[in-house]
Amino acid sequence: MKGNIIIKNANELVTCSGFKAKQGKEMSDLKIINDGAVVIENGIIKAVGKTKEILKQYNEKDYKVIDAANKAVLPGFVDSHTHFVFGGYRAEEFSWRLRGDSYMEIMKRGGGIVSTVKATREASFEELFKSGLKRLDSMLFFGVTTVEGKSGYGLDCETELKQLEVMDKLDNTHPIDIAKTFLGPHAVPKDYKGREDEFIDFMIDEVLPVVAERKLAEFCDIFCEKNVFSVEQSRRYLKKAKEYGFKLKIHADEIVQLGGAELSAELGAVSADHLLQASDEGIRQMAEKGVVATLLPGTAFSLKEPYARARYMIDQNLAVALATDMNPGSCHTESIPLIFALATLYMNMTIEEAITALTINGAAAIDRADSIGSIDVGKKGDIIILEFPSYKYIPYHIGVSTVEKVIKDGVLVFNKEEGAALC
Ligand SMILES: O=C(O)CC1=NCN=C1
Ligand SMILES: [Zn+2]
Repeated sequence: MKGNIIIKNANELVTCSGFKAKQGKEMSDLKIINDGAVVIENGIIKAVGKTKEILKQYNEKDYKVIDAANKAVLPGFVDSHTHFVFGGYRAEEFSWRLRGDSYMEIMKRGGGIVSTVKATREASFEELFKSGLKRLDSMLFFGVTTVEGKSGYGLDCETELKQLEVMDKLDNTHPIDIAKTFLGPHAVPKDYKGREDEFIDFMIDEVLPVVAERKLAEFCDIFCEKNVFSVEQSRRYLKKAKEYGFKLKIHADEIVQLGGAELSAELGAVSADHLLQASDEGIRQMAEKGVVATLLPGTAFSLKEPYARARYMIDQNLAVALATDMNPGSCHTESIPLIFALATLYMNMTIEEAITALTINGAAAIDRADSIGSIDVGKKGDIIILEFPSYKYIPYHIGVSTVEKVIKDGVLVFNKEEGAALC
């Protein structure tokens, strides 16, 4: 559904104006219009400017009008890295980690991703769809209007396709738009232990062609990590994915500095993600090639690992995005406020940089900076209105959502004042 809306009298209209990733210093410029107004027609932004000017050209009678006096208005948030479609949970594992077991130790003894694989293979399409809907509603509450979702809990053909098909149906059902990523090589299944190269062969020969032919994903991704997939295996897989026309992402240098960041630059990936251990050289090469660094502080927080060097990356002129990494194991949260709090308090990002990282740079991390991630004429009417007069309240009101209203494609789809999602 596409709507016609005028949002007027915004105390701060935080446009984040731009049509590509913002690197380095550019990340601080939010291009704010005080007493701003936006006109959305048929779901697309038609005009942006001072309320007085806008209302001279557009007649309020022709639109639904939202008065944003004393409120901040921003682009909808883009959560560009999640694994939100999955069966089962790993709460038990979380308690093991609290007593000192590491994420990798648990993975080695058959827990971790592989335990979610079992539950996801057993889950029906309907079960995955229903739990996915609920998680999307929760994301909407936090002001997310576009989310990236990955497969990766099948490690076979049937279940990987099932996850992608569930996301396809969710994309056509829920207001939130979904960018789909095929993450077949997310872990090594038990029956391929010690035969990782053959598993990569299986993914390349048996699964990739089907995902490509059915157009079930825009991106391909791989968990390039010690005891998972090496840089060489990742290179072989991602090169083949590129030949099939997929855009590339890579889980890189999360636990160990393997060189995933360098590989992302070598292959021209859209984004490299995690990067807790990324090398200076890898960061330099990413900045040179314009690869977006998608940082996931919720995962570092949940695993009690050191945070990625966001401050250094931005000072090295990298484009940084932030995302939740919502998944059942290493980071079971869709909380955008938590990500803001961690990014500003523990990663030395400014509030302005964090806003950019969850709007236009999040959009760039899924190659959609031309259509979402900022309040610019011609972009989708995906807008959030805060309960407070300034964007500065987002990290300040720690861990609590400050989002009052969400407009998706020009339609009011969530209104905290009315207590429930309207979708
Ligand atoms: O643990 C999980 O389910 C998700 C994950 N993939 C790579 N790191 C974490
Ligand atoms: Zn991930």
